[in-house]
Amino acid sequence: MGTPVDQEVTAADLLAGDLPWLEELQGRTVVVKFGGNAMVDPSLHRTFAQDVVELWHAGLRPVVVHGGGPQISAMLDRLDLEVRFEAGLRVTTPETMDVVRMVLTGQVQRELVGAINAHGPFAVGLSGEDAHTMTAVRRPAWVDGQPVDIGLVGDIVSVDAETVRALLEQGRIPVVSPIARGTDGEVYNVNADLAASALAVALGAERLVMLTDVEGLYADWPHSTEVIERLTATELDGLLPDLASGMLPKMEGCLRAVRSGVARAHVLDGRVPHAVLRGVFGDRSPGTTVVPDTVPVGEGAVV
Ligand SMILES: Nc1ncnc2c1ncn2[C@@H]1O[C@H](COP(=O)(O)OP(=O)(O)O)[C@@H](O)[C@H]1O
Ligand SMILES: CC(=O)N[C@@H](CCC(=O)OP(=O)(O)O)C(=O)O
Repeated sequence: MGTPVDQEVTAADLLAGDLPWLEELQGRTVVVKFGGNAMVDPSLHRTFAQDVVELWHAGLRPVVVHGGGPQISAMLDRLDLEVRFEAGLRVTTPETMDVVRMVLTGQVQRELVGAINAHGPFAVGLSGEDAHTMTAVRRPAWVDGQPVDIGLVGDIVSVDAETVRALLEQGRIPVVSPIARGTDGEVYNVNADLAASALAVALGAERLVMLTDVEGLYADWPHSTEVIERLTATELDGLLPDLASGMLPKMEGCLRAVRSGVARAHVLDGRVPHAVLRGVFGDRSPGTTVVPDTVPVGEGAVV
């Protein structure tokens, strides 16, 4: 599917007749993960940035965690370095790590900060390494039941959200790169979906929004593109073992988030202009919504 025709949508349009939502979300934190495959089109950068600023103007506290997998791979290709993934994670040698750091914090993060700041002095970029925001340990990986060495890939073990909170208190929009300091002092490459989920939990966020390059979680991918609209944590847990690489960390991140206090996690098609506003406002988000097993009364509770 190509990128649909751009349509100007504002929070006000999406809020028409929907004011209880706005009240409920006032002052609440929303973590938005902008993924590499959904961010290759520059016009989507612009509408993404507009949406994030609209959320801010509507009284929410948006935090962006960005990916950049395709951009890292393109740079590795240019440098004649190997691009290899195992179990959905990039095999990260020390040389690869230099490129990951350079592309994520030096290029992708800067572009997003610039796009948001076209609207005012909102965005401040930081890396998960900064002020011990994200701490990781080396992540083990298995392929066909055998352990494989994927190098400097981290699993986040703790998040110190104080710096991000301080920025939010100052009225800024933090833009965070998924890189962590290791407990062993190394620097680790972290999957951006899992980084967004860990930060959403640490911030006590109301929502986690994952933008990707498909309409949501397909029930029987690659055979069908029927989107699963809503899942409870337990239902998702049951599906995880059958998910293929790209969706696995995303859905694992959604599961961890809703099991640790985030009220809803959404997986949305980031190729649709203004996907963020469409996902956050209104009573029915497009894409896939994951909810905790017990949902507060009045939210169409399941289980
Ligand atoms: N069940 C599924 N439903 C939808 N997409 C799936 C599924 N399983 C695997 N995928 C793949 O996952 C991809 C999204 O993951 P990924 O490429 O890592 O996205 P991003 O760059 O947005 O993080 C889709 O483009 C699709 O190819
Ligand atoms: C360990 C690992 O795989 N890290 C990812 C980090 C970027 C990322 O997750 O970007 P997307 O969201 O665009 O895929 C990588 O090196 O590609």
